[in-house]
Amino acid sequence: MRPVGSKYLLEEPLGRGATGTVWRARQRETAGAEAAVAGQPGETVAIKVLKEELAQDADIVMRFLRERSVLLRLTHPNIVRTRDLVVEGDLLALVMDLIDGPDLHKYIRQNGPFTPVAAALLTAQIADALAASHADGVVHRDLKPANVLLDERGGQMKPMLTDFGIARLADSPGLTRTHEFVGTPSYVAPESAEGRPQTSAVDIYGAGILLYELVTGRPPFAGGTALEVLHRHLSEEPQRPSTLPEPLWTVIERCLRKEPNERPSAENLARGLRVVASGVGVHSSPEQVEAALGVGALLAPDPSPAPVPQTPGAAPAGAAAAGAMDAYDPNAMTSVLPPVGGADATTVLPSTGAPGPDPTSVMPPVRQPDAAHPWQSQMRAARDRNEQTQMQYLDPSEDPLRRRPQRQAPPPPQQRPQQPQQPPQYRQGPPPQQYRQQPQQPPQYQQPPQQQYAPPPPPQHYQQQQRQPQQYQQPQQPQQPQQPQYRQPQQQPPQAPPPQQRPPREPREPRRRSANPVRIPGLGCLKGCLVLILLFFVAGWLVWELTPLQEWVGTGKGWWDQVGTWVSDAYDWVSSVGNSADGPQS
Ligand SMILES: Nc1ncnc2c1ncn2[C@@H]1O[C@H](COP(=O)(O)OP(=O)(O)OP(=O)(O)O)[C@@H](O)[C@H]1O
Repeated sequence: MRPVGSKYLLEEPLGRGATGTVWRARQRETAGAEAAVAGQPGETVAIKVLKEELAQDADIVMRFLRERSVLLRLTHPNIVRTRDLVVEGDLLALVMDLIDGPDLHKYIRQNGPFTPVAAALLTAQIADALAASHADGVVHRDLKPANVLLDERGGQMKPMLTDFGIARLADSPGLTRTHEFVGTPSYVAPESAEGRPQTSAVDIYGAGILLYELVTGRPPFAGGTALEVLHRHLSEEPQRPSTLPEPLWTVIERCLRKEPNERPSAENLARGLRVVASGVGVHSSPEQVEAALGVGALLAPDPSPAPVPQTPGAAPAGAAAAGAMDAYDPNAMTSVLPPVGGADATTVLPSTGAPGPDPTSVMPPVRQPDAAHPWQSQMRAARDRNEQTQMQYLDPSEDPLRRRPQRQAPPPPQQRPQQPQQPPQYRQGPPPQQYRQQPQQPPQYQQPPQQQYAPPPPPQHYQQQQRQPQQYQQPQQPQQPQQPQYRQPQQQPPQAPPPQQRPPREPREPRRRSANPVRIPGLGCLKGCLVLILLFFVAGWLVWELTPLQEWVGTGKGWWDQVGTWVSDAYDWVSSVGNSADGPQS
């Protein structure tokens, strides 16, 4: 068991993502005042240890510290709470509440798609979480099933949104240093794919993709390559699956609008989804059915969507540090926990009111320009575990850092991936098994929600935050559906046969280095010469045996005899030349 700081002990890995490994861990002692949740000795927590390469990137470390206050104050019943941030030498770690349950990606793969009612209620809670974070000015930007954990306590499933802040770390200028496009193509909003300014509407687009995947088992835009998928996000309209109730499709279609301003706010999305869930169940009343059919009127766009801060201009490490200190919030101070075996905690940032230490003293070594970029190894790891994260080659001619080698240059306004290096690894939907809390029934969306999905108690009021550009209101819970009346056919056609599953890719063998790393100059040339001589020899033999050359030369000898004769003639000639050269001297 490995200690993390003085307060936590890693016990076993829970999973590995592109940015790090999540561990089940135990609290050794109560965390200090710098943690949002002090915790108790013996309590279990989840700790995401960011990859070492990330921890060695000065930009990312500073961003991590700056995001601290945002992450720690983000609390909502459907958001995995960040309890503490640990910065210790080359280690960056997020301490979170431990969620007992799988993530949605795994869940869909193992259990098949959800019924429309269950999917709507589940996504409504995710929309609640988004509404709360958007009201606080925080955009998730990486919404996908793998980032939704299912808390299965008490026989209910509560979706918990996680990985807030990780996408924000990815804004680091350090990540624009290589010619790579990094992202998850299946869930990326058109404006993100194009490099246009992003707002909280990107999360609504992600919620639309997620909802589509929940009910069909696969995202709406797939393709052979990441580039194809991105292109589809930009140019193709999603197609309504025949089994999808019309009101649910209305919601999905509005979320997937190419124009961000036409997508509903998270709050309206949550409300609309609850109305839909009430109106498409087998017990829905005529009024509920009517309300569900009119859901479009509820999906008003967000008049003031939360903007995603533009990626800061790539700046020298020193300038980045200075910038970080400019933005430093003394109340959001992070302490460096003592190194393993060390005695005293060292403060990274200045304590409130005290003069700050030189920021460069806390900077980890800046990555050498020719060293492997952190994302290269992360993307390799993601590919090895057959994840959806993609790496895309970016044409050097489109790399703004090449055109503007100064790191003060702003980030590229458009980073279009040019040449796909490998096909994306999309998980095809599994065979449409029934949602596991359901009895064996045909896959009809009219199942009463209480049989398929146990909605959690109404979410508590979102905690008042320090800055609240928007007011987030408590979502209304829908009335229980009572009567099955819905325009969709009662007997639905059987679901389309599941698309062929790709065989899981075997992890690649690590590249082996040559057993003899010593390079011999000229060895390649020598080999070439020997091969050439061999070729001449074989060609000569063929000509000698297969053509009348043997008779023309008149010897009648075989090839080997003739070669022996030529060699001895040559030897005699060389000897005679040598003797005549030696003669005058002797
Ligand atoms: N708070 C938590 N409690 C319990 N398990 C968790 C928690 N956070 C993550 N996990 C588990 O750890 C695994 C890895 O999580 P991680 O966030 O690194 O994966 P990911 O979302 O696939 O990666 P990434 O977003 O970096 O591409 C997940 O599959 C999830 O099941």
